[in-house]
Amino acid sequence: MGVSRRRRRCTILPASGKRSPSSGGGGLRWRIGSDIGLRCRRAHHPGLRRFIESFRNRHPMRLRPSHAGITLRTRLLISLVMVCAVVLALLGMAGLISTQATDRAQAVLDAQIQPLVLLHGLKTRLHRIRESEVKLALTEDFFAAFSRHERLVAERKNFGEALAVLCNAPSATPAHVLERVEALWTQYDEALAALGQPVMEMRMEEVARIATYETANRFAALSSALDRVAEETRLAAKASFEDAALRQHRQWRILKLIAALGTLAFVLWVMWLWRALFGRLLALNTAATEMATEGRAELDVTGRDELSAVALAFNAMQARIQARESALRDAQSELETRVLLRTSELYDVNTRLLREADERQRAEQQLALLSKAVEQSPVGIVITDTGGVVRYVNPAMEVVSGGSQGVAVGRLAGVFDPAMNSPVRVSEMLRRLEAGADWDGELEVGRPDGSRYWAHVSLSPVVEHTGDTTHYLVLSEDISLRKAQEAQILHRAHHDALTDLPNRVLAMDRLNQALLHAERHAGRAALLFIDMDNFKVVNDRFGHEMGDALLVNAGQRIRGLLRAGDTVARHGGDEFLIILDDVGGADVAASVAEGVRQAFAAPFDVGGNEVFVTLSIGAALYPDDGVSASVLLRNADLAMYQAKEAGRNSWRFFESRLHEATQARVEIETCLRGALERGEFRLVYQPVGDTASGRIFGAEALIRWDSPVLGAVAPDRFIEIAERTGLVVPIGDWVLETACRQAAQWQREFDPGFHIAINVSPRQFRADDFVSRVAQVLAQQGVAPHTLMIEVTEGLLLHDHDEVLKAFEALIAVGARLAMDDFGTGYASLRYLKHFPFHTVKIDREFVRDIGNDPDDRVLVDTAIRMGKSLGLSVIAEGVETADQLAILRGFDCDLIQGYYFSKPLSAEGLHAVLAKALVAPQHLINPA
Ligand SMILES: Nc1nc2c(ncn2[C@@H]2O[C@H](COP(=O)(O)OP(=O)(O)OP(=O)(O)O)[C@@H](O)[C@H]2O)c(=O)[nH]1
Repeated sequence: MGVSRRRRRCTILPASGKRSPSSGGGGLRWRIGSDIGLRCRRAHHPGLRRFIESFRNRHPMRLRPSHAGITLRTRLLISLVMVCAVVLALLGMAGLISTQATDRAQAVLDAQIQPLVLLHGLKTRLHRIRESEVKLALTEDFFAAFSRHERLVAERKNFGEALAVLCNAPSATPAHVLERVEALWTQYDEALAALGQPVMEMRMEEVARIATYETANRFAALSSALDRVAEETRLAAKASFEDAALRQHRQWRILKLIAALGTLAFVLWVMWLWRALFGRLLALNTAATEMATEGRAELDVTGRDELSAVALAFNAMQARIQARESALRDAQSELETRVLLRTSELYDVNTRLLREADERQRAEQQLALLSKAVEQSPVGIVITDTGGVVRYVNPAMEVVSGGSQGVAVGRLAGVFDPAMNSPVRVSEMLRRLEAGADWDGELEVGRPDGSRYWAHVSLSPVVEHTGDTTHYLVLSEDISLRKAQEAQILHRAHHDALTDLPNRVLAMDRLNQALLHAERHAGRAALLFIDMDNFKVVNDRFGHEMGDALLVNAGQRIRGLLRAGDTVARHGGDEFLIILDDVGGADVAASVAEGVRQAFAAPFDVGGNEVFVTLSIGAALYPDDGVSASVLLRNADLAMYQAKEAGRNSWRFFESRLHEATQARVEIETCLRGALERGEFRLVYQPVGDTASGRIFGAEALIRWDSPVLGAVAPDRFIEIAERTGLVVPIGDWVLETACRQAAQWQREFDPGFHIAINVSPRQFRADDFVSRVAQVLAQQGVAPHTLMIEVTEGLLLHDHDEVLKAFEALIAVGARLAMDDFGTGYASLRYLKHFPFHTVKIDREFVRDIGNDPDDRVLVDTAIRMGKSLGLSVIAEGVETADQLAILRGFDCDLIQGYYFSKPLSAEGLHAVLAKALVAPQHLINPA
């Protein structure tokens, strides 16, 4: 039911929603279906219906007493008569005003214009009299004079009559003015009358005299008076006319006002007519239309005329219709209520049905989804009966279990098959499931073809609402890959990537197990620490890859020598460990060590090269040499050092008496690591002097180590360790740079030819970038290359002649000089001097020391100096401590000397001071020869 229908059931409301003040005594006017007033929303609504009834009771429809009994026709006639009367009254007033205006104009004409006309006539006559008088005076003929005189008399008479008319006529001219005109005329007329006698007597001279002296003045005065009268009359006429015009204007305004009032009255009448007739007709029409279309309840009834009768008829009709409508509405309302009730019931039923259908559909979808998920699940799913016979198997499970030959409907599931799985486990699983519990675990399950795979299996009983177990659900995930990866990761964590041997971690674990076993059985275990001798040489000569291959081969060779229960591990670098479990005594360990050593007598084939490698082996026994894995390892390591010390290619048992010495070496090695970074090294400079002049030629840079732990450590204690560990390379680099920087300063300040000598170890020399590093430092520090002397020992020259020669030549190309240090201590020194391009040779202090006492040494030094000189080398004698030694060396023509007699090694500041002093006051450290 729409809004419009509801609106149709409207009530009757006051036009403004309340009683109009103007209608207090004249009755009430009602509007029906007003937009402003109260509206009916639901006429069948009981509350609203009650309101309408009470409203009707309070405001009953009634007739307006003001127009009671007067018909519409009568009212029209009365109003028409009234309008006509008003129009006629207006026309009468206009006519009256017009007549008054005409009369006033006539009066003005009479009072003003007529005297002016008369005056004009008088003036004309006066002039004719004067003209006649003058002509008369000029006439000489009697008859003519007589005639003219007669005419003059007649004109005087006419003038007098005209003047009388003027004076008697109503005029605005003041009376005293007219009297004066009459007096002047009388005087002029008397003078003219005096002409009669002389004319009769024809005394024309008299006539001329009178006309000239008596009448002329009187004529002029009269004429002037007439002009004044005319002027005043004209002014008075003008004033009267203006007054009349003003009055007429006022009357016209009044007329216009009356006309406007008349028009207004007409308009009001028309409005009244519109309202009383057409307005009501229209309202009646609108109300009737609303009644027909929108269900308006009643029409507005005003007055008691024909229209009111029509409205009342409509209202009666509407009342009947409304009564019927109301009955219909009640019936409809009841019907609607019943329909609503029924609809609501149907809706509830429908909703329930829909919900059920929805739930069913969702359940079906879920079932389909579940079934699809189970079908497509990467996890193997099997449903068995309680006997373990497969009732459902998903594709993933089929694949994992070995296709149709594996898990198949009707067969016993693999997990429950004691033939494919451990019988103990199968019974344990079944026991748990029967007890209604889940089972979860990792199984290595067999396939029909005999292969096995790892699976993570979850077993759950499928329990009915009755509590009975009907099936078992088996979820099986193939974790073979993960297992394999885990095993791989575990293997990597415990094995050396290169050799695939157990690494240090696993080795320590195995050693601990061996120790435990030995402890439990009161037995012995042995640990062998193996280090390959000079392995670096292999790397340097054949390359790192070949070194790797050799390590792998060496590992395999050692592994091949041992029992399966023994462990061979790579400890790191070129070091291997052998763990011998349950050895009877030291002899077993010794025979294994010897066996391994001998096994390495055979060469290795590395990339087609035959490589011989020897081993240094240290052995430690449990419990004799230590009861913990770490102590055994340390002691086996120390024993290995002993084997190295003993010349390599050998094995040693740990001996506690050797422990301390080795311990000291280990301590030095430990402290040496990082000493450079901690700034524990310094350089001292031992001057080299010119033998002949005693002047400073240069200095040798010597390294000193002040360890905060060990105190001052002599170079011969740590250089060898630094050489072995490779630490000598960065330390030597630091020496090179520091010495060159210092030399550059002294060359700048004191002597451009100042020489600086540094010692280079074989390992340092063999570094690939050594020569380029020397060139770089020289350039960086600004040191003239020929002032740098690089001292090497014979040890460098023992191996790799060609390589060393190449490096020497490269250094010479850079401009550096080369010195052979400790000349005479080796056996092949002389050959080396010939073979390598040295610039200088340094005779070892061992020969110089006894030069004064031992004739052999004297001969040896003399020969060495001669030989050096014959090869074009300069010669430096080291360790010169006495004047005798100096004298002898001078005698041998030795070029340069170095030793305490000349100067002890000095700090940089010390030598700086000496050099500064020598610059200011040249002096020599020793007396020149
Ligand atoms: N190719 C190769 N070389 C390695 C590996 N690990 C360490 N090395 C090298 O093995 C050498 C071990 O040197 P050391 O044992 O200190 O010295 P050495 O040359 O064997 O001399 P000694 O032990 O004193 O006889 C070093 O040069 C390392 O660079 C590796 O995995 N592969």
